[in-house]
Parts: sequence; structure tokens; C-alpha cells
Amino acid sequence: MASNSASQILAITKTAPYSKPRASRFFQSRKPYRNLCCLSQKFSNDNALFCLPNSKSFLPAKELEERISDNHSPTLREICQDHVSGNVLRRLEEVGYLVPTDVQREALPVLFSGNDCILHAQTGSGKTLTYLLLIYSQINPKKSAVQALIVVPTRELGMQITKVARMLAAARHMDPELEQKSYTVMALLDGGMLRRHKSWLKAEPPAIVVATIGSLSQLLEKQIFKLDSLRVLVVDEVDFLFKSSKQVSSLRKLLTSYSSCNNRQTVFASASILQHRRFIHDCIQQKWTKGDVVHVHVNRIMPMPACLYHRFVICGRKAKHQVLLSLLQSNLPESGIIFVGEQSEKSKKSGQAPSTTVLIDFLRASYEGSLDILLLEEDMNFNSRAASLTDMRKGDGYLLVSTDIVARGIDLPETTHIYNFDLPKTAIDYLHRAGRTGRKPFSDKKYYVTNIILWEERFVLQRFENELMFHCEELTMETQG
Ligand SMILES: Nc1ncnc2c1ncn2[C@@H]1O[C@H](COP(=O)(O)OP(=O)(O)OP(=O)(O)O)[C@@H](O)[C@H]1O
Repeated sequence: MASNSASQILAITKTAPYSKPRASRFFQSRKPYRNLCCLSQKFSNDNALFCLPNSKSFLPAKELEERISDNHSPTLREICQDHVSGNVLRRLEEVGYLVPTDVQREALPVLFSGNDCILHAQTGSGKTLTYLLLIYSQINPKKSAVQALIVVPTRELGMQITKVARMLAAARHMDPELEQKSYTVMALLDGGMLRRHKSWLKAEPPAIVVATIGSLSQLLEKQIFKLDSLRVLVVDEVDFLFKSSKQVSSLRKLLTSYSSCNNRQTVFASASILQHRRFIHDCIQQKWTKGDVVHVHVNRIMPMPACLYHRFVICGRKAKHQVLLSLLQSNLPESGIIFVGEQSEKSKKSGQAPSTTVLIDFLRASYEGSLDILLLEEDMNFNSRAASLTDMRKGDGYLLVSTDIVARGIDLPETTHIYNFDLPKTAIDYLHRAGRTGRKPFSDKKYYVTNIILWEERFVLQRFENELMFHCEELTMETQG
């Protein structure tokens, strides 16, 4: 069996079948099945049941073995072929998307059957492609109207999603009639030129719009942008947008006043949906989605990717810069992101330099490695922010110093190391920062998240470990590696 399909096999034991040694032999002998996992530690009684993904039936181990050897995990083409045009499928394959990730395999059939959906899966698991494939299954390139809208929290994430959507839209058509009419994708993002967007929307509305809520609301209020033909509405990083006091009221209006859940398919995506039962209840009650919305929750027992290794170093406040430098020298990241806390209002008022600036100056003076040192933070203008991201995507290797502005959704697959120079405020923020690495779905590589903490912050990190169910190993300066 191909290793790709093997890696997606999941086994769940409710209670275990064998004696403990026999059970561990069973798992060990199936090392190639990387995701074969056991949810029970009680290997002493005789009731083990296993199941394969997308299967509701639990099987005894022996039968599972037979099914494993017969199991053929469908390719992306097989999942999509009755729904997505051949041109888009060819484009998918050209760029190397052949095997579906877990969330794609589980969610696409649900989405193609017309259900509203909450996509709840780990960072880096391929949620973007999942909802884009739904969009490409629904829109008609011959129709001149906005048919799909993707709402995002930041300009940077919007630019990234626009690029992936355009990459799929660049499919060469076999049908000469359609060759003339390609899918058009508009980025309607904060900091963009709204006047130009207005003319574009009037002259020839694009099929897909990727928007931040601020810019979108301005055009909706002026009735320049109408959602009469909307078929798919996606809200990415939905928990973040609902939590943002600046954006939540516009989001609610979009979901219920400017369009109705009965006339569109609604998809909410995030790696973190706290109290998801409550959220689903609200979705239905508030009519953000239809009543039969499906919660596709992948890897529910493991909120963060298994390829991430978490570590911490305890040091004094004044030693943090030096500790970071020696970590960089010994870890030799291919590329890394260093997260720094946002500057407080008090520190701004007292005229202190932001921690990001202090750290950048320190690294530029002291770091002797080959990586480019870059900065990305809220206070920079949009052009400089875009330039930093472009520099990172050049592929030369970077050390990015940033605040949480890049913590959500940004996909920089070359990042091998994350450093929390300052701890994030919440476990959810930790999950998203950590998730900026480990973004190659079928890679066997290890990725590292290292926290540089003060002694008194150890209990905060411990709380994150408990909430997110991971283990953080202590590094002493001698054991760094
Ligand atoms: N089927 C696939 N095969 C190979 N690579 C894939 C596949 N699907 C997605 N990817 C790659 O996986 C990476 C992560 O995908 P994506 O950005 O959609 O993650 P995400 O689930 O939205 O993560 P986050 O929650 O952090 O936003 C991207 O680099 C993407 O190109």
C-alpha cells in the first residue's frame, strides 16, 4: 500500500484488546501507519475496537488488519472529480496537490453535498484548499457576479488566500468557450485602493472576493457591493473575528442582514473553536448557518500537529537576548519566527522603544548566521509589511521578528523554528503561533517551538500545556540543540 494512504489510517481503541505487550507489538509492527494511534492506555481487557477514517463502524483488530491491507484512500481528484472542473483538477495536480489531507478527505464530501460546515482542524492542515475547492465547485465563470466571498482578519492573510485562489484560477481551459472567461479573484483588503475596487465591481464583478471586514463593510453600506448572487460565504479564523470587538458587529451584519444563510452555503474555518458546542448552537440560533450545519472536527484529541516539539529555557529578563542568540547559534534554523509581545500603551506613552525594535537592533548587531533578519508589526505601513512577506517567500532563509500579526493563518512552510521571546497571552494564541511551523502536511520532519521564559512564567506555560495537551521539555544552556 502507498505510504500516503497508510499515513492516514487511524485506529481508535475504546478499551484495549490485548495484554499491554501484545498491544504495543501490534502498534510497533505498523510503524509505517504513522497516524495509527491508540486512545486507551488500558490494555488489560478484551474489548478493543478500531475504526478507519470516514467509517462509522468499529472493528476488532484482526478485521482492521484485513481492511488496512485493502484500504485505498481516495486521491484529491477522486474526491473532487464529479464537482470541480477538470481544469482546476489539472492545476491542483500541476502544483503537487495529489493526496488529500485529513480535513480535505473528511470535509469535502460534506461540502459537496451542500451542507454548511465548521472546519475545525489543526494549523497547517489544509483548510484553505478545502474551502477553495468547494468554491470552485459552485461558481460559474460565465456569470458576471460575485458568487463567493472569503472573509479574513488581516490584509496579509487575505493576500495569501488570494494568491492560492488565483493559482487555481490560472487553470488552462480545454473548452475554448471558457478560455475567454476565467475565474476572477479580487482582493478587497484594508489598505487597498477602494476607488479602483469600486470601478472594477461596477464594470465586471469578480467571481470570488477575498475581503477584510472593514473594507467590505464600507462597500456594502454604500451598496456598491451586493451579495444577491452569493453562493458560498467563508469566514476564515472565525473565532478570532467573533472575538474582535472592532469586527464582530460588521460580521454579524454580513451573516444575517446583507445575505441570508438560506441562500448561500456557509463555511467557518479555524484551528481553534473554543466551546464548539456552544458555537454551533449560536450558529443555528442566530441564523449564521442553516440548522443542519456539520462540525468537521479533525484530530480532536491533539489540538497541535504531532511534528511540533516544544521546549523552554528559564532565564532572567536581562539575559533573554543573549539566550535567544545562543539558541539561534546552536539550533541553526532553516528559517524562524521570533514572536514578541505587543508594546503596552504605558510603554508607548513613556517614549520607550518597542521590544521588536530593540530585538531587531540587537540581532542585526550580534547575529552572525546567514539568515535575513526581517520585521513585521502592526505599526509598519502596508507596503513595508508586504515587502517583508515577499522577502520571506524568496526562499533565502529568514529570521522574522514579529508580533501576533502573523500568528493567524500565515503560511510560510520553510519555517522550522518558532521562538516565543515573550509568552503569548492565551493558550489559543500559543497554538496559532506554534502553528506557523510544521506546515508541510506529509513531511516527516520535526519542527521546534522554544519558549524563553522567566521563572515566574513557568506556571503560565504549564497551564498552556494542560489546556493544549502537549509536553514542553526544559532546556538548560548545556542541553540546547
Ligand atoms: N493536499 C495537499 N497536499 C500537499 N500540501 C497541501 C495540501 N493541502 C494543503 N497543503 C499545503 O499545506 C499548507 C497549509 O495549508 P493551509 O494554509 O490551508 O493550512 P490551514 O489549515 O489553513 O492552517 P491555519 O489554521 O494555520 O490557517 C500549505 O502550504 C498548503 O500548500
